[in-house]
Amino acid sequence: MQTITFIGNGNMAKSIAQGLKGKYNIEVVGRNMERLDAFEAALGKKVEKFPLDDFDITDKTILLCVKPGNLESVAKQLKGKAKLLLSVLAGVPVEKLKKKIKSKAVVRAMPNLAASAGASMTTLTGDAEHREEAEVLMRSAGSVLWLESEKEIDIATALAGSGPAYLALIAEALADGAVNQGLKREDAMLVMRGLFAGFGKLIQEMHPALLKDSVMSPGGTTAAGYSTLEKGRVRASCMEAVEKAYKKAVDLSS
Ligand SMILES: NC(=O)C1=CN([C@@H]2O[C@H](COP(=O)(O)OP(=O)(O)OC[C@H]3O[C@@H](n4cnc5c(N)ncnc54)[C@H](OP(=O)(O)O)[C@@H]3O)[C@@H](O)[C@H]2O)C=CC1
Ligand SMILES: O=C(O)[C@@H]1CCC=N1
Repeated sequence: MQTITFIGNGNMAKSIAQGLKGKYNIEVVGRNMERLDAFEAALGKKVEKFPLDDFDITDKTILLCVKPGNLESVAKQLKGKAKLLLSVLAGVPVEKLKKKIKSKAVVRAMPNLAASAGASMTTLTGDAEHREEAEVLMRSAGSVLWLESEKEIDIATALAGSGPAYLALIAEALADGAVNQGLKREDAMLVMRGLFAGFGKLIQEMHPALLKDSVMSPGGTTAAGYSTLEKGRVRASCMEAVEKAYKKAVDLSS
């Protein structure tokens, strides 16, 4: 079994490791032993744990899962030259990663939190010779799409990387709306979760506009709710959210 070395033990490392654990040996590198133990406990599987300081990455396949702002200090603590560096850092370009961490090849990956459920939408770009290897690896955590440029992965970051947080806002707000009208909280949560489960399937097969047309009766309940969302500029806000998130990814590149 191939070994994957996680550097960082936070939310994204844990989520991706959940998907990978049956197919790869996992080792994890971090600055705090208690948090490395918590990573292992969350995974429910024995993993090799190493302190970050002076860690040798020679010939390893690295999955870098720290925050963009930590790249500099983390890189200084590593020695050797990796076989493949896969980075999930939002906005940080291949060129910068190559300058900071020695590796024969670099691929950027942008997963999302659904990796923990094996349902990430992960975009990838970088050294094309490692495309297949990176796709196979990240497919263990969900769907993958190789993109031809770093601009595109920064845009996809704003859509699918950040997307679970946008949808969580909508999910919570809709459930709150139902509670506001008198539905019990636990019932509102169950109904909201059922809604998202069914919608997740439908949207795979239907264009969003046709889906909406199929629900909305003339002068009916959906039309009443939908026009309120339009008045609240939800459509424009979603487009602006993607624009701002993309621009933030570009900011993180320097
Ligand atoms: N969360 C998400 O949904 C997504 C995140 N990403 C990307 O994943 C990366 C990690 O994010 P996420 O997992 O959410 O963040 P977390 O805060 O959960 O984890 C960050 C990790 O970095 C470590 N770390 C922080 N500072 C330092 C430092 N100075 N030196 C060494 N290690 C450090 C932390 O160690 P310790 O535990 O010891 O504090 C922790 O293991 C980011 O680059 C983000 O862009 C990409 C897609 C989605
Ligand atoms: O918010 C962030 O910066 C990261 C990148 C994508 C999702 N979370």
